[in-house]
Amino acid sequence: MHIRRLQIQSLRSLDDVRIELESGLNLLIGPNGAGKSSVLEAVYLLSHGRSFRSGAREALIQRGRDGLSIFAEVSDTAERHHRLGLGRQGGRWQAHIDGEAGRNMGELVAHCAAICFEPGSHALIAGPAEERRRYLDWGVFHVEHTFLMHWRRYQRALRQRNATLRVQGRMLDASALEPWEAEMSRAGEAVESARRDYIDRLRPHLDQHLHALVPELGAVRLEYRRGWSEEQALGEALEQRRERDAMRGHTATGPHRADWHVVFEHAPQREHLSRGQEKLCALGCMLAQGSLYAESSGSWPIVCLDDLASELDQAHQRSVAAALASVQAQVLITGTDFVPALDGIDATLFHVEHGDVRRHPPT
Ligand SMILES: Nc1ncnc2c1ncn2[C@@H]1O[C@H](COP(=O)(O)OP(=O)(O)OP(=O)(O)O)[C@@H](O)[C@H]1O
Repeated sequence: MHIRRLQIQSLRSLDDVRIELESGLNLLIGPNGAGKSSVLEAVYLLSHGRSFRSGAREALIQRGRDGLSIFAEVSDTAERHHRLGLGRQGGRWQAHIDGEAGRNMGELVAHCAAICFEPGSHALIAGPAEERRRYLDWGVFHVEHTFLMHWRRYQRALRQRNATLRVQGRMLDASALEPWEAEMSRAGEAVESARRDYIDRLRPHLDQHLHALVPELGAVRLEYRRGWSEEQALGEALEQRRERDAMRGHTATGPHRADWHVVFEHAPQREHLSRGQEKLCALGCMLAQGSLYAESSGSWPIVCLDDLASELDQAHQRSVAAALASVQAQVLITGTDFVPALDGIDATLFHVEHGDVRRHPPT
């Protein structure tokens, strides 16, 4: 999969940016604050429907403007082309596919798959479980699109159960909870089964990519917790926890509490990893997800590596660049300077300065 043309309007410092990207390695070079990460952020917004940076969504919109828009022409391996658009105006997102407005975000992100490694990515290893669930669900969604429907049904029923628990407090009325629990149970078991299948398929890819990046940590094991006891059906677990959940005012068990970790032979606890190793593990997890995506769909997702040179040492930069060059992925790498580790690898260069992006040499 690759983006041939990218247009960005009023995203942070980027205004009226038009870039023709190559299907191989694209290198975006420029000083601090030039707008390099914002280019990757635009790709991420199209592929995830949210930014990889924390903060208010309105902060994405260029100061003084009332909306932003991103447009991309995307091609997949079957040489199918799609024109994708995403805009934000009046506090709402709007998705366009092939000129048709009003499409839902799930449809948009299904057409554009990108993985991104950026300075905040170590949160995948060291941060809250939410980061790891998002990672997992992104992958599951791209191999099984119906996952999103089950997940949304589950979340709707979860919100209703929580609201009922809060209204009822200690005066529990089981009949008001049962329909929501039945729905949570049906949708939640489907979510769990899709996640488990995905985890099983991901394991060999994780072995391969983590071994390549952090061989010193020894054999890796992926531990997955589904969010409720392995011995119980979800409906049973929810029923059993009604009183405790009512005291807390929310549902503390179910697939919305799932989590996973990678555990290494020579670093059995997360605290045994250095910050650099956390980053490498996060990168390994992303590349594993990319290669599983390629196995299922026939092509790699777009790979975005933000500020590669300051995140990884030279040897790791070289091995990542070489690995990606060998799998024919479209790669977007940013840096404040030319990345020496990419020497000898065919790359297209873009200069980024004051929100302006220019190909070098110009075509
Ligand atoms: N809403 C906004 N409106 C206008 N400018 C913004 C807005 N939000 C951020 N900016 C500016 O846009 C630029 C965004 O920079 P970005 O993070 O893309 O730069 P970068 O080239 O990746 O920098 P670095 O190398 O420092 O990471 C910064 O100059 C920032 O001050």
